[in-house]
Amino acid sequence: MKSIFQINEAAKFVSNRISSAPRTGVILGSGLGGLVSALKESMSIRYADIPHFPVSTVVGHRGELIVGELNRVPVWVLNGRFHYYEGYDLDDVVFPLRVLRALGLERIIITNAAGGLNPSFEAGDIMLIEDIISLMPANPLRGKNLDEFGPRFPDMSEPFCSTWMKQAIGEAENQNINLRKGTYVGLTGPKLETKAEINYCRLIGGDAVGMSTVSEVIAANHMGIKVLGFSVITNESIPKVKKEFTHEEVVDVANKAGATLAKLIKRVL
Ligand SMILES: O=P(O)(O)O[C@@H]1C[C@H](O)[C@@H](CO)O1
Ligand SMILES: Nc1nc2[nH]cnc2c(=O)[nH]1
Repeated sequence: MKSIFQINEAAKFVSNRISSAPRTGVILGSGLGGLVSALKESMSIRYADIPHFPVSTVVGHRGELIVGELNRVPVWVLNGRFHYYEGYDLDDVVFPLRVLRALGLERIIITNAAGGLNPSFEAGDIMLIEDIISLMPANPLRGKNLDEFGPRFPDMSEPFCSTWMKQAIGEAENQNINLRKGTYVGLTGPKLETKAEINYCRLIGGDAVGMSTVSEVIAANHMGIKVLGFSVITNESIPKVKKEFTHEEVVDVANKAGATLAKLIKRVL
């Protein structure tokens, strides 16, 4: 379990290298690193150099913290995230977010690549995440509560900021983006879902399914950080034409759709 001491040590290392303290953050999902090219005046620190930071092991996750400006708004970008299936504990998964909070983070945009459960979704669609269902075996708040960050029993009745969501919907309309909306189901991975599991996820109210995000949303809510979330639908969970899932395709589709998502993110900032 990561301690408050380790969080503060990592935060101190970062603040010694980066003078500004942006209020806004973005977590980039698989293949969504394209947003980085839109950043101005950026500087980066490799995760591997930050004390106690985990290391990204997944293709499409670079493993660097970038500070720059998007649309003249200073932002922290976590270019690469950690997943439970990589072998990390859930408090490792949310460690970067806690470090950013210790540095003053107030709001976060969380993105991911996900499979579409909703039959009306197509590969390349972008979904505004309205709610989550965590099917992870635990959650990042398990263990001694970090009282410095938030309460023992955080409210999760509105995990995403309704004002920010309305703004995203309006911006998508202005940009003629067919923004889908729905619930993201988070599973451990790394295996993909069986047909029965897909039917189950749909039955319990899921529109998209993936292997990340839910623990970050929980930790952000615990810390009182405002959250906005987007999934890039990289594949249909039950493809209309039979084909095998590949992570390369996920990264490829996310890269392409990521350009549209980057435009939307720039506007909602
Ligand atoms: O980090 P995200 O949720 O975008 O990554 C998704 C889920 C798996 O890590 C991977 C499967 O291709 O992409
Ligand atoms: N669990 C899961 N994760 C994904 N990430 C991208 N596509 C998928 C999917 O179909 N299922």
